[in-house]
Amino acid sequence: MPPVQYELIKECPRTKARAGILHTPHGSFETPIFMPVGTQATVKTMTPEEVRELGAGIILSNTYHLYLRPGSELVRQAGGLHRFMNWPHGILTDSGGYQVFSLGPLRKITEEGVQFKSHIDGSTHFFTPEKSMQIQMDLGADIAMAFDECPPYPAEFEYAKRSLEMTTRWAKRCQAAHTREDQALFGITQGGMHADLRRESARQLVDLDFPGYGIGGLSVGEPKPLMYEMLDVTVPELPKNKARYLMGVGSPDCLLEGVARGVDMFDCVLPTRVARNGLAFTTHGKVVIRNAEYARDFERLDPECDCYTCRNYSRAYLRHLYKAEEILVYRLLTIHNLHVLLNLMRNIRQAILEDRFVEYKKAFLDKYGQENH
Ligand SMILES: CO[C@@H]1O[C@H](CNc2nc3cc4c(=O)[nH]c(N)nc4cc3[nH]2)[C@@H](O)[C@H]1O
Repeated sequence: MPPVQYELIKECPRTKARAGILHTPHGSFETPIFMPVGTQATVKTMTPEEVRELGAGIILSNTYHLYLRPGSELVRQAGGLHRFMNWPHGILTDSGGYQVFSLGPLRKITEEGVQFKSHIDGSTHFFTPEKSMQIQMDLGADIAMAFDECPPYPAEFEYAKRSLEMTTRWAKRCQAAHTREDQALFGITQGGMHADLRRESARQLVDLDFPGYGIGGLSVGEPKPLMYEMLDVTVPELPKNKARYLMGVGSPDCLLEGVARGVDMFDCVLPTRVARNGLAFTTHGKVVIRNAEYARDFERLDPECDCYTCRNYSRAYLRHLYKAEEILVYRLLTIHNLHVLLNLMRNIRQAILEDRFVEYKKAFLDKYGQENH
């Protein structure tokens, strides 16, 4: 019995949206699902109980970061990530592929793997598909991601083609090295912004028969319509009975557009990261709480939100905390932003089940306005 299985519950008759259940060793979770990011084994400023209370089922942590600090061997000795961070629900670890390409300066890529310098102390390290698998098996998440190359944006056709072919060879090496029975290994499709390469990458990975598929190489600075176009050509190549995970996405409008194209799983640092920069997602668009216009605004952050923050505090108070650099504001905005995205996914799923997803999406976006970040 594979450790992670996707169960399709309902398909939308007019779009590719679908509702399902992702069964994992640490619980079964309704999809579409938004996964809060906890890069260094914590969803920043939140206790695990608060994250769970907001409705999160699966959270992310990161191979690159935890390998560098505190070390994956230490986490294994602590009993694995679930125990180490006191989170008994779903965990997914990214493979380090993206981080090494985006965070680690002075990297060198070869067929064998990637040499990079730590962003913490500048020490030199070498990641291979096998090493990424060993680290993720030590960390013990329910879902591990294949070690891939995420090409920079934009990437020439030739570069993207060579890159996806190496990513497929690395995916095979990951499968050979991944021996942990209670952990699923998802492949990651690439192909840059080239439709034919996107189809090719998906087909090559489907031939390797993974239990689920990440859609990589997106949300890397490309215009949103281009990201949606790449989803339009990738998703139809992926099996209906497997989960599709759009990596690094996203803001409310991207979540709706991704669901409409058949995506089941999402993760993004935005809700937690922008909270620390004083930005809140609201039903009427973004509120940048530090702006002077909110100094004497005694209304709640979002008139249509019932989260703890919106029930108890005014915009004026949140702005005061932000200007005073009071730590509480980071927590209050994180609670709100996570609630907005987790609540949005619950509403989306209900709309799919009731055959009104198209109407729900239009109504939400009309009120929210199109994002430009
Ligand atoms: C919209 O937020 C901004 O954009 C980033 C998220 N975008 C993103 N694209 C990704 C692609 C990959 C990939 O191809 N492979 C692997 N293994 N992991 C990935 C992780 C990814 N995350 C945030 O860091 C933030 O800066």
